[in-house]
Amino acid sequence: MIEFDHVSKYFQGEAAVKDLSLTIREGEFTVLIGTSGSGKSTTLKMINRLVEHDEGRIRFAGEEIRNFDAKALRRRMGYAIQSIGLFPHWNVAQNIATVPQLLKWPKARIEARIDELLDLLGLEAAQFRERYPHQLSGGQQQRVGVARALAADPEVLLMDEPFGALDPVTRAALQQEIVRIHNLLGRTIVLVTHDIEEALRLADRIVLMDGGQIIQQGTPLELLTNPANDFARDFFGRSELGVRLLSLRQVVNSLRVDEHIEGEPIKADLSLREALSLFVDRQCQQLPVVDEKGVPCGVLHFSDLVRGEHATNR
Ligand SMILES: Nc1ncnc2c1ncn2[C@@H]1O[C@H](COP(=O)(O)OP(=O)(O)OP(=O)(O)O)[C@@H](O)[C@H]1O
Repeated sequence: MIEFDHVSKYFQGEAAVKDLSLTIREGEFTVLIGTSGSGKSTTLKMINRLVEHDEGRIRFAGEEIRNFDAKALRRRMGYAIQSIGLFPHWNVAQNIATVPQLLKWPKARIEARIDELLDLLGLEAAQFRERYPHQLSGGQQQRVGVARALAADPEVLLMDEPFGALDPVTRAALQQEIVRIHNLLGRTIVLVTHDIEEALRLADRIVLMDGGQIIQQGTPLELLTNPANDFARDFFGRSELGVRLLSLRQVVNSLRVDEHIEGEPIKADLSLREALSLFVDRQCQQLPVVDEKGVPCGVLHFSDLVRGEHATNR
């Protein structure tokens, strides 16, 4: 869907991105992560030509992006950034309608789309449509920013630290929301973050960058279990590796299905990391587990969790 072929970008003679080759597949959730100044945002902005590349080729749907009209290209790609960039003198509905209006959608279709998106992002349309950005919390503003990026149903969603500067609870809620949207709409998403947990939670594919280059790319599990070098190993943190791996596995994979115990059950689709917190909270050794319909489906043992962790650390 998007291919970087030996791409470089220079600012005042310094390479911000060096000889970068990367393929982003259709429908994939790709997360760019790395040290500060490693070239993540520059890479993202080259995709919608907010920054023009100096060397190499970038193709979108098989075509070099320079051959597109930059504005037309941007309308095919939603863009959401940390600072939100909502227009302060426009209300929520007007903000969301920006691109559909540029595309000259009929009014009724725009109005319906605004309601649909507010609903998708968990904002009551009647309550929020007419509000101005200063009448919204930071988390609500970020939601409207994401709704605006999705408005014209773009083929690609580009997000630069879209959940930055949010409290952990709102951040987690928005992360869940974007995963839901990704699963629902199957859109290609490229997201830049500093946050390792966020990358592990969201990515189909993680691209680890340093000094304008890709150090390693792969699934979260590949990067955690097979770091390409010391930088990758250090970046994801040796000491917490076991705990991080737990966040990638679900309770359902570690169940003893033939057992049954009484007690307040946990859901089978929780991550093992969330289950670990529950063991600690409840100070217990075993937890009953139910499936998505609430039917008991087995027991999770703390010892299995720890054993699994040791096994993966070897
Ligand atoms: N418009 C610009 N003019 C000059 N230098 C720039 C410009 N944009 C980026 N750079 C430089 O290019 C390098 C890569 O910047 P970029 O913003 O892509 O990094 P990043 O990985 O996104 O960093 P951060 O995580 O801190 O946002 C940095 O050294 C930065 O100072």
